[in-house]
Amino acid sequence: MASSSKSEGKNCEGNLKYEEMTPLQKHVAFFDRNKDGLIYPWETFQGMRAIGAGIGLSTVAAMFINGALGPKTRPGKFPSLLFPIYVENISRGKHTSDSGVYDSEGRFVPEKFEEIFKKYAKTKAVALSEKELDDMLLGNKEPKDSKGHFAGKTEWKVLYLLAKDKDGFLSKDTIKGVYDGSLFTKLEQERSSSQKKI
Ligand code: HEM
Ligand SMILES: [Ca+2]
Repeated sequence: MASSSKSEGKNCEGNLKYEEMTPLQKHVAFFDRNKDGLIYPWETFQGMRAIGAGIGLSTVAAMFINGALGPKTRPGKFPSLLFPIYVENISRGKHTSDSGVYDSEGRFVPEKFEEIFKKYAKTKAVALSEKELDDMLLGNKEPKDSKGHFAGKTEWKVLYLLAKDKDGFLSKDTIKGVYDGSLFTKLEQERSSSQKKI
């Protein structure tokens, strides 16, 4: 049935309902600390701190992520000096040389997710070593695309830093949690019980 109103799927404040978000919207919703549909740089910072990143990394991440994705996701013609990221439009923030696990609308593509492990998980079937991660990043690199490659590399390297296991592997479950958005909440809960910061 066709959607009857523009506000359908949104809560009373005009934001998306969590259950109706795409997986990519869920990936970023964690950083929308006050759940108003916008991620301001200080929320990116707070979200990064909450999952164990230090002050330096969290500051740089907030500057780069909001600097890049704020303007791309903002509706209308006028820029905002506060660089909010619009959760609703986050699929506009997709870059090149990615894994393709999120499609152009931010939906999860299971075949692409499985392909990562079929192609690159050589030591263990359900996890990636740092070397295997590097092989994947090179494999995803499109010709003459250092910008997209850099963006992808940063995402995966930060993920590795924050979420590798004690043997230096990124498990399939951890990576699944990146795509469905559950990993960040899990890391926050683990951190709040141990209070360890990198
Ligand atoms: C520690 C925090 C974060 C980590 C470790 C992380 C990691 C990742 C990873 C591994 C991917 C998958 C890339 C691929 O499929 O090749 C991804 C995708 C993405 N992330 Fe994050 N992310 C983080 C925070 C954020 C934040 C704060 C935003 C924006 C508010 C964001 C926006 C995106 C977008 C737009 C994509 C899709 C990229 C694409 O498929 O082209 N991420 N992220
Ligand atoms: Ca917010």
